[in-house]
Amino acid sequence: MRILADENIPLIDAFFGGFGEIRRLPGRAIDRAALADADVLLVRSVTRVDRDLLAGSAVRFVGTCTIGTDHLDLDYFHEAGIAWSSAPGCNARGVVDYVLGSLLALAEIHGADLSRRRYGVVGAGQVGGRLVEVLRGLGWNVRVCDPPRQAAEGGDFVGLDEILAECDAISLHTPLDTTTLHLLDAGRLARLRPGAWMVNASRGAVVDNRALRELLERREDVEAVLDVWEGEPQVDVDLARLCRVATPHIAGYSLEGKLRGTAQIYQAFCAYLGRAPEVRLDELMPVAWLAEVGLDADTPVDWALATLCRAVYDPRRDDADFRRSLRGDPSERRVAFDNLRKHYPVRREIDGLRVRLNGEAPGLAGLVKALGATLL
Ligand SMILES: NC(=O)c1ccc[n+]([C@@H]2O[C@H](COP(=O)([O-])OP(=O)(O)OC[C@H]3O[C@@H](n4cnc5c(N)ncnc54)[C@H](O)[C@@H]3O)[C@@H](O)[C@H]2O)c1
Ligand SMILES: O=C(O)[C@H](O)[C@H](O)COP(=O)(O)O
Repeated sequence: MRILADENIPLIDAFFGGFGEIRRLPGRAIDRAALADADVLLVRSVTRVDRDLLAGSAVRFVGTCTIGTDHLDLDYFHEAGIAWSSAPGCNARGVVDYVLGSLLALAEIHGADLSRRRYGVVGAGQVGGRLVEVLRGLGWNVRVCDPPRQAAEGGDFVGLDEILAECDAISLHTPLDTTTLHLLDAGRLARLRPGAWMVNASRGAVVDNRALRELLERREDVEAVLDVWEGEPQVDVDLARLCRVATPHIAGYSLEGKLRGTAQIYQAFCAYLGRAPEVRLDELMPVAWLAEVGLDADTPVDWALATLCRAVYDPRRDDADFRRSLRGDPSERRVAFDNLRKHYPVRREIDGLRVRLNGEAPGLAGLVKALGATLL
């Protein structure tokens, strides 16, 4: 069996080495010629996989080690009888950690009390659903907009109009499809509340980037956090400079998230072949260097939140690296965008922390639980 894989898929040999020969290429260099003798294609989000790429090839299975599937032409796969799998939820926790870190950064700049803001989560699937759970676990006021879930389940959802009218911090977590393209367009962006914060770590084109730039040029009160961009790896530099946190599509780049992505595709491929999986992720996952933290019982809860989150991950470092990369010419910037992602440092997930409280502190115990960490 011949496997063509994006070179940025970690643990590819451990999981797929037993199936045959693996050839690696940069995701953006995977083309028809490269696929000429491949039976299996394993990609990340930067490879558009459609009829143009696959027609006439021998590829019968496509795996994307990502949550998003907007780079796959699933109608074509169906028509051509090509099996496929994505990795639902693999890096959802990493995105939650990114949103928490960004909120902490904004709170520090504005002297804001995060527990008093009203949050709007748009799209409550793998990522948004986990985010809602964490924010509500912290006791914060959260409204959720998810029309497909609302239609299927009923329940406690609100419309996007209500989110725009009532929330001070809005986080977008929808897939990118024809219904969510420019979900936040100029008209909706103009309805953001005074002093609103908007986070987009879904897909760039869920927000009209040009309209957002124009809004940020007009309204100094609005804060934007962008991890994803229309036209990646080309980024609107002026927009990036107007954002309070700007990063090169790394929100979900926790080590656990990346390795889970590979493992989930391996499991899906085994199922496709009708074989029992033999390689186990838990045997390959490195131990975190920072696994245990102690907190004094009199630590204020907001201080403890920032300490625990930032001990593990702080998006301001990614923001600083990205901002430095914006100084080059357009082609240097495109390369830098991909390089920051390719050489991303090891980052672990906050819920992997084990926290020891030095004394009785029910508020801190609740915080640890809300973060999904383990209380020792
Ligand atoms: N930045 C990153 O590193 C990163 C990492 C992981 C995922 N993502 C992206 O985050 C997004 C969410 O991922 P997910 O795993 O939670 O997806 P998901 O499919 O599990 O959940 C998406 C949710 O959005 C809802 N939805 C669909 N249309 C909507 C609309 N118009 N308004 C409100 N809700 C709507 C769906 O019903 C679903 O519940 C995707 O775009 C994914 O590609 C980005
Ligand atoms: O969809 C996803 O899982 C994320 O956006 C993921 O982080 C994308 O990373 P990439 O595949 O581009 O490396």
